[in-house]
Amino acid sequence: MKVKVGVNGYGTIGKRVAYAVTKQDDMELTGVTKTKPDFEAYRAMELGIPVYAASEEFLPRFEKAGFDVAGTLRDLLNEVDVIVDATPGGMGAKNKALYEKAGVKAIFQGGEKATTAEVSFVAQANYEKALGKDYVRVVSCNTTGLTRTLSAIQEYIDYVYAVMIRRAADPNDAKRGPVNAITPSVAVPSHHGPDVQTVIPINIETSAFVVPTTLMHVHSVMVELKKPVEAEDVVDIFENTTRVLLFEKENGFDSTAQLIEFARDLHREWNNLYEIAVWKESVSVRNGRLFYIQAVHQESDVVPENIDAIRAMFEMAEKWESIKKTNESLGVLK
Ligand SMILES: NC(=O)C1=CN([C@@H]2O[C@H](COP(=O)(O)OP(=O)(O)OC[C@H]3O[C@@H](n4cnc5c(N)ncnc54)[C@H](O)[C@@H]3O)[C@@H](O)[C@H]2O)C=CC1
Ligand SMILES: O=C(OP(=O)(O)O)[C@H](O)COP(=O)(O)O
Repeated sequence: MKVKVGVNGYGTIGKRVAYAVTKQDDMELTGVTKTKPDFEAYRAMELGIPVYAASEEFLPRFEKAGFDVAGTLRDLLNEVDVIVDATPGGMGAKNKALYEKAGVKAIFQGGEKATTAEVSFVAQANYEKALGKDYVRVVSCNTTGLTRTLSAIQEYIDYVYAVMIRRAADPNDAKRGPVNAITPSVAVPSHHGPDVQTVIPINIETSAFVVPTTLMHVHSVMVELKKPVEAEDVVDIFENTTRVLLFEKENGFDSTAQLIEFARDLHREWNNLYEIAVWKESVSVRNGRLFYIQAVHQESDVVPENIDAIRAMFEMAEKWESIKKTNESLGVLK
């Protein structure tokens, strides 16, 4: 039997998760919600994806445009086993009552507080914690990126300090900025450190800045080591860590621009780079401290996590079986 999946909020994350669901042989995409009949709604219809109005109040918009919706969110909830909530941050917590009432499991995204769900999730770090759960939060793109690499070297960590250089907006977002400034998050720690701690128990502090780019986030990570390790060993560990790839400046990867070009060259859908990109030359150890720099494709790194979360919630596969299945279905390189 295939798990029936609905996606509430067909935006940056929602459309990618919906696509990923269609690539799984143990899941089916029942439908997605839209608030208005814009080009994304028409594209979903072209792809044969049933489109539901996100609530009754939006129905007149669809009626006016002559767009035939399959129903409303309430109808979608009657059809599905699990709903992936990919609505704007903070809205998922409000939607939770609807999901509870309908008796469907729900996955929330990183814009929600940890308390919205029973477990905060990064597949390779804590898949087992989500087994059989009804409410799971896939942590934010940045938190996912930090957790993927830090969980791989967890035994060496005494304390982590990370600086998060965040993209200002996603490529399709013409409203957000800054356009010509660097905006610090003046509250330290930024939410990322505490968020990592909702998945793995490590000492970590983070600070964060927003800069005028849309492509990717970049993290400068510094680790006080608990026990000695060589840079080459850390490179080996990352080379053997799923959903983490090493890139060399030597090979032309000077910036996030070439990383995105790499994803384009792979003909990845939406130039998704599901893997966390670590610059190999940046991995270094000095005076008991490990340094490395990594980049995160904010639009896509959490997509495999949503798929694995579904399998864990329905106890459909054990951890590595699910990760392998998801990786193969999306063309994740390792
Ligand atoms: N964009 C990113 O870089 C990442 C976002 N996230 C998280 O994923 C969640 C979704 O973010 P994005 O996809 O970026 O947002 P988005 O703004 O691209 O998409 C949200 C979608 O929800 C729709 N929507 C608005 N009100 C709605 C309602 N009442 N009911 C149903 N749908 C409604 C919007 O029209 C839009 O299509 C947030 O929690 C965010 O923090 C997580 C990782 C990365
Ligand atoms: O939620 C996200 O996008 P957002 O900035 O559109 O809310 C990304 O996951 C980045 O957010 P973060 O820097 O809070 O981890």
